[in-house]
Amino acid sequence: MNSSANSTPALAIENLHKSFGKAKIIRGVNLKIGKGERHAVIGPNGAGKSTLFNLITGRFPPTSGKVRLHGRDLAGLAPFQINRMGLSRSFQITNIFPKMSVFENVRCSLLWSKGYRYSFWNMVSRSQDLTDAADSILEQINLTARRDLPAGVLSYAEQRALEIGITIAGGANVIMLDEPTAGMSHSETDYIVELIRTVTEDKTLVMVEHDMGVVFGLADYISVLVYGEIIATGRPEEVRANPKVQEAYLGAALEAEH
Ligand SMILES: Nc1ncnc2c1ncn2[C@@H]1O[C@H](COP(=O)(O)OP(=O)(O)OP(=O)(O)O)[C@@H](O)[C@H]1O
Repeated sequence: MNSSANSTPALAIENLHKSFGKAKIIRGVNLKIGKGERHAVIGPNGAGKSTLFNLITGRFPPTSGKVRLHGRDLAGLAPFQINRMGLSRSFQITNIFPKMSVFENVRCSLLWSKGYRYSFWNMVSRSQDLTDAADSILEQINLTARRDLPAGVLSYAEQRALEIGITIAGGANVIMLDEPTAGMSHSETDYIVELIRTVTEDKTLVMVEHDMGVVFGLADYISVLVYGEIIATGRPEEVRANPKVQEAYLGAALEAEH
């Protein structure tokens, strides 16, 4: 889906800057991501990809510039408020509760996304709706057979799948995944890519990813971030053919794949 086809993009980033002390890390990023689009942000190590994620999700305030979610300015909102507006993210590091069961991990994130407090836990633990919703997520991420195991005993790929389940559990329509296939074998990567494709159907996906096979297989659009600036945005084939991108990043990144 072309972002320009939508009047209000899912995400709009306007002249965004972020400095840490004197270091200018994000240097004037402009980006529109249309509803239903799968958009990958690629670029060399240290380019500012995670920082950009942290600015979008409200973890860091920008030095200047704006982020809009479905047209609404996110300035001053806390990450949990942005989350409740329909934006959910995963982290580079697996972010699950290893001693809780797989099912409870998902149910807990459902509770959180609905704004219940932990003191409500016992009261709502019997809620059939919540149980059904958690079971439906487990089905989507193929972990029904692992439902009652402690999450810590799952394989690495299963833990990343669970984390994706936790990310989508609240029903967010903008999903942000930070390196979802990092550290995976080829077959685990294929498995997670298919899972991401399924669970983000009809949602907007923004992902940071180093594996070019994943990026070119999954993304409708790609933006290349180099030294805090987006040097190209476009369809995968346009980005691949762009000489500036080849020079700055992609030539080396594609070579590294072989
Ligand atoms: N909280 C912070 N304080 C100071 N500097 C930071 C902070 N967060 C990130 N940086 C710096 O910003 C630069 C960009 O880091 P960032 O993690 O955003 O890059 P990246 O593109 O995600 O890299 P990678 O692909 O290796 O994950 C780095 O030089 C990093 O040291």
